[in-house]
Amino acid sequence: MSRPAMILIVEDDEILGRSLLQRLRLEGHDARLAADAATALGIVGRQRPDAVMCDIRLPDRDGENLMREIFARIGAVPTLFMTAYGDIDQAVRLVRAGARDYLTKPFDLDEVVEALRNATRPVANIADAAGTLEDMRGAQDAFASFGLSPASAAIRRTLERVADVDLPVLLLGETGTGKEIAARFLHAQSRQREAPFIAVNCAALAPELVDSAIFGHEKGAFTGAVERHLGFAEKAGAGTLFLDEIGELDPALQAKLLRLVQEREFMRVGGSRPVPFDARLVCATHRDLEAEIAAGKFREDLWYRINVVTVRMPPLRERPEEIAPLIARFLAVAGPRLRGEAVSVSQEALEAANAYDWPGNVRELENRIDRAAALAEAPQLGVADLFPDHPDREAVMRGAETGRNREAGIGMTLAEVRDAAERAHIAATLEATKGGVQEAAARLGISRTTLWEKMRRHNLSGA
Ligand SMILES: Nc1ncnc2c1ncn2[C@@H]1O[C@H](COP(=O)(O)OP(=O)(O)OP(=O)(O)O)[C@@H](O)[C@H]1O
Repeated sequence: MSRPAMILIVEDDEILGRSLLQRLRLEGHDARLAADAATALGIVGRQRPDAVMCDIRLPDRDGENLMREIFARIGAVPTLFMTAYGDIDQAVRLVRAGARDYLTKPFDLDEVVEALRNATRPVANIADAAGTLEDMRGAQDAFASFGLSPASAAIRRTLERVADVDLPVLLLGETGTGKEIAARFLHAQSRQREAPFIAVNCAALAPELVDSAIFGHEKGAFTGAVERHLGFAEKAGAGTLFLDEIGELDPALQAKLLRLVQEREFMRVGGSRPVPFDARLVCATHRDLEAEIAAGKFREDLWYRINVVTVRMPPLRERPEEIAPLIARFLAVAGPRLRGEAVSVSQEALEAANAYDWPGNVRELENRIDRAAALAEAPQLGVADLFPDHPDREAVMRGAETGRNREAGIGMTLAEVRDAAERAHIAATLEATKGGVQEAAARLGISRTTLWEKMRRHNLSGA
């Protein structure tokens, strides 16, 4: 089982020490504070820290001296210095002596968290620290490829920051972009990681069963309810309840969910007493909920309640840097599992994959790799193995381009192509509705506010 990283803070400034302690604990670390070198050495004698954050000037000795003493006792530990003086010579000497990095006071706590993350990243010459940190990362493994592009690195940081904040999280994004992976990551980062993670796909449940599945029922609540049944909301305990495809819930269930979020309690079907809800709620949808609200299909008050921390998972085509590492990751599993040997992709297949549109996102990529690994004649996958539905690389490229915009001029950036297509489509719709914004918004499947914004941006006018 993974354990939180133990971070030893050695700082004699009480206010700074306490705020660091609080922040690092919020980040899920097991942080300890020592106000002087003697206390720090006492702590190190009882438990090996995974990283040390140390002030340079301490009441009983200097930080460099303390670091050497710690290294002599327990071996090298990633160490970050905090210096009030910004003395670059001293900092360089510390780094030469084995410190991982230094921060100049005053610093932002976000900067500390980031520096600590870098400092604790395993490197070859500190195998011990790497070992314990690898344990810590075990839970994040499924998410390992998240963070390879700037877009998903930013998402990862947001999820890490809000992991222990007691607010609902809403994950938006096309199908297969990794919303469930993100929800699991959030759970694995939180202090409740040992509590259950319960994922419910609202679209996959028969409508008449959703209520009882999520909220449970009492014995005799309906024909066939022979005993009390606990729903997912109760099974989640103090962990995470992940409701996928939230846009599919009918109005009565939306009302029940509103109560769950607002009052932190709910009723079992046929129950007369409210049951407390202790879990963290994470919702996901591929729908444009604002358009659903405009169309009267989704409650606006529920939207405000769940739309507190909102994370949009970008489609795979917006983070092409991740395609090659994801392929490598899926191949490493699929090769041995599906054909008992290592499998690779040809350069041409990789280029085709990079050019392709991936409408089904990461799930489609994973499926294509699995199918190709299982069926290909040779262990090196070619374009035809990955894209049997597209006879050659040019066809994949053409397919990708058609999917984006047939009219697109070569040489335009993707953003320009999308923008031009969006403008043309909105203009055509407005023409069809004779400038009627409300009707155009309904036809376009977006809210009126969103349409107004887009019209302003594209310099279009309504009736
Ligand atoms: N960054 C990633 N690294 C590895 N695998 C990923 C990543 N993102 C997604 N996947 C894989 O892609 C598939 C789809 O991911 P996931 O179920 O999280 O997407 P989703 O957005 O919740 O999809 P849906 O909206 O259809 O429920 C899963 O098999 C998941 O393991």
